[in-house]
Amino acid sequence: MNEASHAHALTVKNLSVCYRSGWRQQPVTAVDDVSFEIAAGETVGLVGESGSGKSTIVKAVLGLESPSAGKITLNDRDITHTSVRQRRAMVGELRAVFQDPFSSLSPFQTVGQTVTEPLRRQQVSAGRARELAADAVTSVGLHEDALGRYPHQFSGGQRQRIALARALVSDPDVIVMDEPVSALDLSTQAQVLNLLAELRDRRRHAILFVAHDLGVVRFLCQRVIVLYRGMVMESGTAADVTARPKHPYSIALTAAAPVPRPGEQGRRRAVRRAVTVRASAGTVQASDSSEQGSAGCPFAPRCPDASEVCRAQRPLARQLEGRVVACHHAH
Ligand SMILES: Nc1ncnc2c1ncn2[C@@H]1O[C@H](COP(=O)(O)OP(=O)(O)OP(=O)(O)O)[C@@H](O)[C@H]1O
Repeated sequence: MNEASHAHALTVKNLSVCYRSGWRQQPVTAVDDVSFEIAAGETVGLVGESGSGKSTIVKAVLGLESPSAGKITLNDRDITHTSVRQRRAMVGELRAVFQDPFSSLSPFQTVGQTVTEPLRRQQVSAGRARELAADAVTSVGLHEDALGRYPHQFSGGQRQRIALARALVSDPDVIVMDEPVSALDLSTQAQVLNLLAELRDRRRHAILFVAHDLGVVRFLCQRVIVLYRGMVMESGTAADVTARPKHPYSIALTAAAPVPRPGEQGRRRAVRRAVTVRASAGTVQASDSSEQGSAGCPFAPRCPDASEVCRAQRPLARQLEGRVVACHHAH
């Protein structure tokens, strides 16, 4: 980790990313004017349903997609237009863990080779790299013997731990985690989430954590950003946004999370029904360009509270009880 102390390890400012598919003349705005920052030691969740732009933000941070507008800063350094290759070389500053633990590890390399690979780029000596790799695999709950084995000898959960060890070994300032538990079965998810919570408390990484599931975000993240169609609907502390959401979209997302209490479950079911009825009348595909650039709130076609002003004017983000909400009617 860098010696210098930075106010924010990662800053994303007014980021927009457009895709232009071959056959499609109209560009698709996948991310629209998104801003956030993450300080050392902070875990920030990026949540939203499929197509809301989470992966595109991750790709922009990792240099896999070029922003059409905005600025990305890593430890006060502007990396907006730094190439993927250059970003991959920043092993002490920026690392990533992806969803699929099966395709993210080379089947031809031992775990030791995989985990020490970032250190080789830092020209760390072989002896020191072995020590650091042993520390990294034990810190994710694996035995040191794992270093001499191959990925196919491990389960999905163990492979995700190996991927995590590879991200941790160079002690990066920022780790981007794109749905790191989504591909795992429920009990393995719980184990890996507990491990992530332990690492969060023990180390000082700034973590951008992408998830579909608000429950996962509530468990792990200090702050959360709720995205819909590439725009921030609501952001604030994970406790506030998940327990007392203000934006109708966050309310619908929260309503989709299962709860043990039957009364509460009934109330949430009613919220979900209200949103679903409107969804069938409106356009729900984030990629549909017919809605792109429309003046109103992107959630208006599905929103139970939508009125004329919602269809006519895009709501500005405003402060509301300690969080930021982009909704005309939230109170
Ligand atoms: N390569 C691409 N070309 C064109 N459009 C794309 C491309 N990749 C993503 N999109 C569109 O951009 C929007 C955002 O997609 P993105 O994958 O970032 O969402 P997401 O929230 O990560 O979804 P998921 O949870 O399913 O991964 C979607 O409308 C998607 O269809």
